[in-house]
Amino acid sequence: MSAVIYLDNNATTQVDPEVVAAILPYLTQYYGNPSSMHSFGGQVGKALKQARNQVASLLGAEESEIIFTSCGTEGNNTAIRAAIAAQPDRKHLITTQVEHACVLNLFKQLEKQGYTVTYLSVNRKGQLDLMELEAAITGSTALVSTMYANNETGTVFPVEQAGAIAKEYGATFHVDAVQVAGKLPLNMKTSTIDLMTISGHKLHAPKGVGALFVRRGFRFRPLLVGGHQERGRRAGTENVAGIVGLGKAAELAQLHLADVATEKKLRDRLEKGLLAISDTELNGDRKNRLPNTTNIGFKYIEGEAILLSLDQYGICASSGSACTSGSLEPSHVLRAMGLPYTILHGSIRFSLSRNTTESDIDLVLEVMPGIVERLRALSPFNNDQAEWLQDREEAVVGAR
Ligand SMILES: Cc1ncc(COP(=O)(O)O)c(C=O)c1O
Ligand code: FES
Repeated sequence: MSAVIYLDNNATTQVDPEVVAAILPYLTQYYGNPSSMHSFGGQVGKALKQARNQVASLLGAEESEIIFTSCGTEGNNTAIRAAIAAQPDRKHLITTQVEHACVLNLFKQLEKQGYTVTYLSVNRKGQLDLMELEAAITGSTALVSTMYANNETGTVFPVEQAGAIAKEYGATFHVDAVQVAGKLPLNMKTSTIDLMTISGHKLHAPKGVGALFVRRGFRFRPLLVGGHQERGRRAGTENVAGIVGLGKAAELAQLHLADVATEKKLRDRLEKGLLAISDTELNGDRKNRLPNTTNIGFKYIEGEAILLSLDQYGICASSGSACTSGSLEPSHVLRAMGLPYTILHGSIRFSLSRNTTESDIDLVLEVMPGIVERLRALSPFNNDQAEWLQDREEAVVGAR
């Protein structure tokens, strides 16, 4: 396949060549089991220890507070279930409407099992209202679980303030930081977070490995029971190569945190150029946002059509809407933000990484105006209908 312009890094990232180099020996010569008594396995155990140290350092945590998992989904499932088990008498849980499916679907399941769940809303910019959290939380709340930053819009939530509120009521505070690790500095030493999830493939490590931060002293109950791996907190022979890769990726991410500003400059240039196209809008909170993400609504076109056109130039982006997920519903995140129909269906996320170059951005800016013009000319929402839709939206908003 010819070279791609990869602007879908919130979906997954390219494994860093240094990470690949670190992994390889653990797929070839060092194949021992880290739990074995012999020194052949023991040297593999040392590699796990080093990786734990590297991850702990990225999170500003202690080595003993890191549990390796198989992915972000496992980390979130483990954390939420552990929080419930820690306070079995409390039957109320709080999360937000814009979480990843692996959190939302678990909460839906828990509702069926008798828990009451509050799903906090977001405003038009995708921001949380902490007053809503204050109003919902009670002495029966076992857990407040929120993402650190949204995968679709990049909007960053005020997690430390949310954590302080959770603490006041004795609730556990879990944070899904899958989109944040490697993009913003983290320091668990001074944080209100009890449990925090990260996933390797979002920070240039392979897919299928992640980590869960568990604050020291937290009464943790494992999700996977079996052997004594991860000090009894996550049974199953470790994905040694993946874990070594995550460790190396964490070390590199820490080094690269210093040049996130360069990535942000590229993102801002892309965003400014795209917003210069008529009838476009930024989705999300311009100020409190990940440095690598921009989500733009192109009114009156289907996101799916934009993605297919971009694909012809080898440009990878994504739409949080029906087109990519295979369902017929538009993005639950953009819907929760109350975006109008005309934007909901034509929104595209571009997510950059440290590998993104000026010429990647140049190409997108070169081809996008033509794509939009062509699709708008073909659009079922021709101009009359566009005006009609606009009027209808204004009437609906006015009626709210
Ligand atoms: C915010 C968020 N949470 C959780 C996940 C799930 O992570 P994984 O793919 O490692 O299971 C993702 C990945 O798409 C994500 O963006
Ligand atoms: S953008 Fe494809 S269905 Fe709405």
